Amino acid sequence: MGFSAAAARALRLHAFCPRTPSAARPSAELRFRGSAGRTPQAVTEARKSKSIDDLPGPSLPTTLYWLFIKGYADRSHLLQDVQKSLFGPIWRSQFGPFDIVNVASPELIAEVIQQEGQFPLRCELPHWKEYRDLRGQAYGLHVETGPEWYRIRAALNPKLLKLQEVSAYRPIIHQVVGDLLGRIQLLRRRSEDGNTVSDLTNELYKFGFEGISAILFETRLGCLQEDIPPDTLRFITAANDMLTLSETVVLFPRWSRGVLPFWRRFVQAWDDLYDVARTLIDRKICEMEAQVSRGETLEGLYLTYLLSSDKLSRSELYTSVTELLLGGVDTTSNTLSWALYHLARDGAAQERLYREVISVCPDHREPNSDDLSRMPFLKAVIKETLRLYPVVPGNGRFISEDEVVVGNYWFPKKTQFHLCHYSACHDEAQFEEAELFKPERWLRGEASRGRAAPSCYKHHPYSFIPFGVGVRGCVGKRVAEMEMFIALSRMMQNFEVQPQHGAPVVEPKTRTLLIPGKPINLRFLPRA
Ligand code: HEM
Repeated sequence: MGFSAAAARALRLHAFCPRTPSAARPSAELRFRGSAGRTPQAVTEARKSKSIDDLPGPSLPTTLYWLFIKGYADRSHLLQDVQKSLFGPIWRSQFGPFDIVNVASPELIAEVIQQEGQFPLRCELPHWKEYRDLRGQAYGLHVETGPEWYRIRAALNPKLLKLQEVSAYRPIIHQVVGDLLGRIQLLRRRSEDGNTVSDLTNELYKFGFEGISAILFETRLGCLQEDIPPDTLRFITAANDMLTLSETVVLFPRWSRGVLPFWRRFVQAWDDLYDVARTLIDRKICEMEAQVSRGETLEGLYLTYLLSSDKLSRSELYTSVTELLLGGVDTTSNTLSWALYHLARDGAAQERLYREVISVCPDHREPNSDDLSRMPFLKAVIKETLRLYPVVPGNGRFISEDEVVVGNYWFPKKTQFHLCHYSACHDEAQFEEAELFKPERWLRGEASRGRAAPSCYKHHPYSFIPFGVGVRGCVGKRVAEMEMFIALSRMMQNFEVQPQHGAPVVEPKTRTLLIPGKPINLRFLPRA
């Protein structure tokens, strides 16, 4: 089901900011007061309206039939549309331990978000909490709730959410992108036809890991090297195992821990992750102490800032930096994979992007922040990619602080909502020719250069919120955008991408995140 996936991994992402990032923030007139803002009389009135039990929705056998007979288990993003067409934009689904209210129109998504409360929660993560308790670790961003969660977010937010602050990471990202380009050169030369990079997403995953670690730990891990160092390999494997096992472990009751292998492997993966992160952080602390003892000024990037701001305990730091890392790897790498996949199939869009990049940055000059701000088509390509493939296809809100009214239904405290992002941004009523890759739809007031004129910006703001919204919105949005803009623009400077001869169409599948259902193999032809 859409949500079980989102619930299991919603865990892995999700950040926030002191207030909603302005780009993602819906306009004021769309905001309305939640039940917290209602008079007692209004709440009583609301209670007279329909309740959760009046909601339509599939029976358990129907859900099982869809998931396992009709094959939606790994295409749950499509199930959002199927169920919306059967039940309307709000419906209930029950499955194992999950009892979920799904909302699939931008208006209803807005209603949920407006009532999310002061300390929004995506969903509860009992298995992560259980692990932290087992090891006596601090809860961190994903497990902590209420004001304690806010305290941690507030410590992590600075240096991640402002464009100016994030531009400090540009040089290191350029360095990592340089390594990615070198790796692409190597792989294409080695390929049978001298041009193809097979399973591009896998290479971009290593890029994502290297990029975010370079910022967070201020250390190069060597993910893009030919021989990946053993500790780095252990780190990558542990991150992948933990996230994959997280989706399984949450489905099984606690008594099964000693019987089935999943819990033991989940604990091992977390232990490895935590251990490598702690080693990297401790190493940085030693370096900083040595610098201070030599009377030198402390200079560094994110970790230096966190350590010197002293707002988190050591244990909170280990947990929170690891959780930031988990949010920042396959989100950017999958988005970049889809962007390149489409550019390879759309010669006109690729040519337009190439022309834009070289007109702003000729002769392979590395783009700076000002250059990037003069590349609207580059941004449009990333937006359109995130619209077609919202890497988090379904998000969650567990509204525990208040009773809420959504779509004229009254819901008690502790209702779990599933926000159907995928369905909202594939809605024809919001985006004309919604299934087509049309980056130009995002170019406000620009001529569409012979392609169908887009009806840009006519959509409801909540029909496109790929980074979430509100105080719990993605903390890594700015970093992710910078990584993707730099990587894509420099790839365009250096290569023309083409599909491999006879390559099949690649459809997405849901593994909590929306990922390519088959390997993406592309030809990289060097630009003159
Ligand atoms: C294409 C790239 C990315 C996309 C589409 C994305 C999307 C999201 C979404 C939808 C959420 C949930 C927001 C909400 O509940 O309202 C989220 C949260 C989060 N993201 Fe991202 N993300 C991306 C990149 C990153 C990066 C690079 C980082 C690391 C710096 C990161 C770290 C996080 C964290 C830690 C959270 C949880 C925040 C919290 O719960 O307070 N993300 N992201």
